[in-house]
Amino acid sequence: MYLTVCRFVSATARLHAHTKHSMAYSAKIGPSILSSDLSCLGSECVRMMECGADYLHLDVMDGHFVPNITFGHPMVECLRKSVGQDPFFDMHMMVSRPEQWVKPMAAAGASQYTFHLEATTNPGNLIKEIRESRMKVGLAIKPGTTVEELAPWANQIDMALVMTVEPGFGGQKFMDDMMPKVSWLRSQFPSLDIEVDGGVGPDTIHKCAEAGANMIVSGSAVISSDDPRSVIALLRTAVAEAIQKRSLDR
Ligand SMILES: O=C(CO)[C@@H](O)[C@H](O)COP(=O)(O)O
Ligand SMILES: [Fe+2]
Repeated sequence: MYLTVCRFVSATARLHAHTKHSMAYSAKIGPSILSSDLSCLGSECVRMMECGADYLHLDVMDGHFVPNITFGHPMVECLRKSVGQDPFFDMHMMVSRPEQWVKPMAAAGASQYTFHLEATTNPGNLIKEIRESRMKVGLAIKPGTTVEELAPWANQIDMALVMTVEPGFGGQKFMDDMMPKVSWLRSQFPSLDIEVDGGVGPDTIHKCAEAGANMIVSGSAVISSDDPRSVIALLRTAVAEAIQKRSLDR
């Protein structure tokens, strides 16, 4: 009997270790505050964290890489002071010279620096600079960029962001045809954090979850809801269920 129990415990431990190793990622929901009342960004960030957000997705636009302007590192510094040290800031850098803002963003309190592959000629060096500044590394691709272009960097980054709209504005229509990129990345890099951004909400989350995305940016669907807590919970449940299903299918 003792031996049987021991065998069961060690088999369970092996299964757990295997699952943990091969599926290291988890479901995380990061509201994009672009669609909120920009005059109250601090309280909007606090509100999102209180509603169960896992992290905050902060959209930086320079009016050059994308046809819109938002804010830069001085605002991030103020937000960090207002929300405290805990919330994870995923900086979505929609800017033309991403190298320029690595150090200022790190000093302002950014947690992850997500730059666009299209915006740099030397991704390897930029990844190194971000790491030296003690931030995590995110690498984003616009709808027109293939995953094959991102793939050579995938083992050096913490997160791949597959844009599901043309970057620049919140409230756009989700592009279903980006899902094969997510599925391919999930099949090639089973433990990579994969984020989707643009038009993601209760109507589109299942496609993202089934394709293999685990970090979900949602702007207007969360911010403009009367019940953001429920929307965040729904998005997380959809992703968690898909992760569990994938682990059982293996
Ligand atoms: O980066 C962007 C847009 O460029 C996004 O982060 C959007 O701000 C997300 O908003 P919704 O599409 O979810 O409304
Ligand atoms: Fe974004």
